[in-house]
Amino acid sequence: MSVYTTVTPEALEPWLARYDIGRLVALKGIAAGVTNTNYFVTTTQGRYVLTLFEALQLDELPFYLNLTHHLSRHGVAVAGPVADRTDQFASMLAGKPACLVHCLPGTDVSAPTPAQCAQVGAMLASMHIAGDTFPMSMPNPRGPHWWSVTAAAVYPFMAPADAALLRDELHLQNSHRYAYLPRGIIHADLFRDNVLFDGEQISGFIDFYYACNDLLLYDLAIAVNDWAMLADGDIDNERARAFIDAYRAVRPLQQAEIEAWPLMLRAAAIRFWVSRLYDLHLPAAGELTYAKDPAAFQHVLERHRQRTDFWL
Ligand SMILES: Nc1ncnc2c1ncn2[C@@H]1O[C@H](COP(=O)(O)OP(=O)(O)OP(=O)(O)O)[C@@H](O)[C@H]1O
Ligand SMILES: N[C@@H](CCO)C(=O)O
Repeated sequence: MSVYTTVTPEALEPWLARYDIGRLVALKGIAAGVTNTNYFVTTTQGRYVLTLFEALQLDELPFYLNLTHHLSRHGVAVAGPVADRTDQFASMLAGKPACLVHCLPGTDVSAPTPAQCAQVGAMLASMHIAGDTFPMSMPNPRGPHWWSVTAAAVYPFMAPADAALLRDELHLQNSHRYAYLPRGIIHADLFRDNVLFDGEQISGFIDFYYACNDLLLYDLAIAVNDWAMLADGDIDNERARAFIDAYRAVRPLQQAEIEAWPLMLRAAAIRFWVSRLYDLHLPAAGELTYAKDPAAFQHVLERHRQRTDFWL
């Protein structure tokens, strides 16, 4: 369920009058999504997605909305925001910060082909390059410090062997900081449910609300861990290779990145193992999220620890 805040056509029409996008024709709640309320909005001029932010505040939105605007201006396939007559991308609606973005065609894919992985890899590299000229910045709210603090909160809920594995891995990761690797704007959550495909053609990246400044290689590792993950948590070599090769064809990796890659894949697995453990064991009262399976990323981590072939 993802319509937490109800918007009626009567409430939307005066708000839509802020924009030059025609009159309201249809309004339909979107079932998918977890964090925010989303509606499809059809006007006499086009189709849009209305998002009402359930957690972010109005003054936190410019980074994310200016970023998607910037990326779309640079030819990256993203859902760009629509500006109102006062040149704002967001304003209050039904008591929540709200924005309109262009509606992308297509749907997300649950079992991507190597060809689809390659398209996402190439687009991610283009996004990293385009991010170079984006003037705003955002620290990563879910970086290594967050992993350690959050892990400490979930150890009591874990089987001793699993907690020992997490401690051991965090200890190793904390002794590597990679300050010398290329940094920039990263999506930080480019899972398959955050990319839409129109048939075989990539339509765009969505959901930039974890985007921040961090290591570009870390973003690649986050995406590869999900796009190449099989149902049993193992990694499909063909998909991983297709993703990485297409990425490198657009943004070649530096030698230092190639050397850091095995540990970066493990860092990316840690990030989502820990967040899923936290959501499972310590859901905040009233938090609008449901827990995904943490074991999938524990399994990914275990496989990376044993792996000798990293597709580079
Ligand atoms: N620009 C867009 N064009 C077409 N469909 C979109 C667009 N943005 C979102 N959607 C649809 O809305 C659904 C929910 O969006 P999204 O995943 O961003 O939800 P959320 O609740 O904001 O984020 P999350 O699921 O990460 O918590 C998507 O799965 C997709 O079907
Ligand atoms: N993509 C995340 C959820 C949103 O951050 C996960 O699968 O755990």
